[in-house]
Amino acid sequence: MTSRDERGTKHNAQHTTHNARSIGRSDHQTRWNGSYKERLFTLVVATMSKRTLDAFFSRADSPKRTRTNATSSAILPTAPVAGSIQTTNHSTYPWPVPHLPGRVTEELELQVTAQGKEIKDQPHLDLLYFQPFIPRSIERELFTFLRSELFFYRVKYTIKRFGKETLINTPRFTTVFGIDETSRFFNDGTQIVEASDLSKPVRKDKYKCRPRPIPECLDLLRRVTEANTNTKYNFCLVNYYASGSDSISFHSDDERFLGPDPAIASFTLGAKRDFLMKHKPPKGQEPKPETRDIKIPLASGDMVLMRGPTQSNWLHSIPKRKGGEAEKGRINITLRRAMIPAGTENYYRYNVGEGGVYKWDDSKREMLPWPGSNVPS
Ligand SMILES: O=C(O)CCC(=O)C(=O)O
Ligand SMILES: [Fe+2]
Repeated sequence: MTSRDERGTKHNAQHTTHNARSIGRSDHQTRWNGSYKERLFTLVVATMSKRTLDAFFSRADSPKRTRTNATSSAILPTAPVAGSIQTTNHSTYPWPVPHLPGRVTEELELQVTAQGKEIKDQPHLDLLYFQPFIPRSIERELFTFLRSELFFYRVKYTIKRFGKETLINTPRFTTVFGIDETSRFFNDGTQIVEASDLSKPVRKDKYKCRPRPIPECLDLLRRVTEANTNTKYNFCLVNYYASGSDSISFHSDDERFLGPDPAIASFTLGAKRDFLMKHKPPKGQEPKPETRDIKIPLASGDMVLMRGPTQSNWLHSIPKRKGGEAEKGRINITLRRAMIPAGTENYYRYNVGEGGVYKWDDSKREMLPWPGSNVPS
């Protein structure tokens, strides 16, 4: 499917292989040998950037820093400037995005041996549920940080439904970072080059959209998740459900540009919301397998890894809810791996779009249009 907010979802997508390597399946319970300390050390090293590695081994209480407009590399964070907070910046960003607070970074970097619970008790279902993945000691701070520091969009687009142009108002805030497997950000993110030849900048017309590098604060989560799930991710999509009226309708992330049997890691921060799953209706003459609908009340810090045949056979949604906890706002982060440029175009079209930017206003406690950006009234 192309969008996750059209009422009718497409259930019969045929998968093809785009000369892609198949997405690695995690064998979570069995892949570690050696002592706990050894594997922790190996994982910590595998997960950390050089800067954080240096910081890890020479950690000292640093003086409280004040925000500056320091611009650091979009790809390789530079050494901290005394008295400043490091940020990731890029020409596509409305403002620089700070790196995570030290305490949050430290806790996340240690979160490399999280154990998930397998849920495979129904046909075509393969979930790994981490309850939580993001430690309880930092989930609140991470939620508050991301809500305050990221830029969000409220995307509108039209689709043809029953031959008629219909306007879709995405019922949540969204933002996205990343680029598909055929390209890489290079030179502090200032250039996009061919993955097959890093000395070759991509043709000007390779992308209609303007891909954005993943800011360091989300890239750390990506690296830690890669180490835990034995899977590569190149995209980070973020949803913000401001209240119980925000939602995502039943869909599956089964687009061809993700390749067959994609693994998608999906994080919850903030308000608890129900995550619903149901088996897709059978195609043609196929018998409907006996399945039960699923309801998982996802709490702050939880992560669900959906993998294997799950996307081609099951739909998932976050339904609207009246009042209660949902009013506190929920962030969802999904990590995925797009194989071809069509994935990049799709993700920017439906998660950034053409409209204006929104930023969290801490005194008004809501997302407000960012002055100067063209948010339609
Ligand atoms: O918010 C969630 O938990 C689900 C989000 C989702 O399914 C998506 O972005 O594709
Ligand atoms: Fe989804």
